[in-house]
Amino acid sequence: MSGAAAAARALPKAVTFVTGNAKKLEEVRAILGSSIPFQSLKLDLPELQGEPEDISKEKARMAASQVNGPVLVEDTCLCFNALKGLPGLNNMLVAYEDKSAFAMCIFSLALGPGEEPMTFVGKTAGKIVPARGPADFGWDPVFQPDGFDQTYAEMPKSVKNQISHRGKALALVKEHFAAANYKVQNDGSA
Ligand SMILES: O=P(O)(O)OP(=O)(O)OP(=O)(O)OC[C@H]1O[C@@H](n2cnc3c(O)ncnc32)[C@H](O)[C@@H]1O
Ligand SMILES: [Mg+2]
Repeated sequence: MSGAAAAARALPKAVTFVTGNAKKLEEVRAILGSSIPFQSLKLDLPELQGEPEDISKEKARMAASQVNGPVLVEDTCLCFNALKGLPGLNNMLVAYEDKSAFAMCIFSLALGPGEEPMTFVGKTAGKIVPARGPADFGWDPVFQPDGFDQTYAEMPKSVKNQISHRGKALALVKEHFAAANYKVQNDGSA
């Protein structure tokens, strides 16, 4: 850590978190609390192909020009080690002895149109198990993080958020915001 405080960078408005997934939004709200003021918006962005970080950055670029302001976008995948980290369908794994997997979350932050996005990655290792727990969020019932007896779906939300791919990625986002010292200039919309 350097001793010099970063000069405050002015943001024209509060960050827009772009998602159409209500469960994601719920977790992001719980994890960020009041640390980063944001609003959420669902945008129809094209499905992109390529490396996860490139996809995420491109999504942030497109969102920043549509919103005309700072945006945060997120992509999540459940990646199977038996398939060399590729995201895939759970039942494909039946054929493999190696049920290990990792949950990965990539956030990209673009401060505005034409700005190079920054990415923040969080990963949590675990394994794929027969479904246990409430089935209200994606693959939570079939993912059991290493070091826990419960699946994501079975554990209290507060525990999931503390150890999850999303929690880890957002910890980095928070660190960045604290270090960058952004100042929202005209926060009329949030
Ligand atoms: O609008 P966006 O943010 O893109 O939302 P999405 O629902 O398309 O989300 P993703 O493409 O990032 O996620 C792919 C799938 O993974 C699921 N998913 C994402 N995060 C999850 C988590 O923490 N636990 C379980 N399932 C999750 C989600 O429900 C999707 O079906
Ligand atoms: Mg998506």
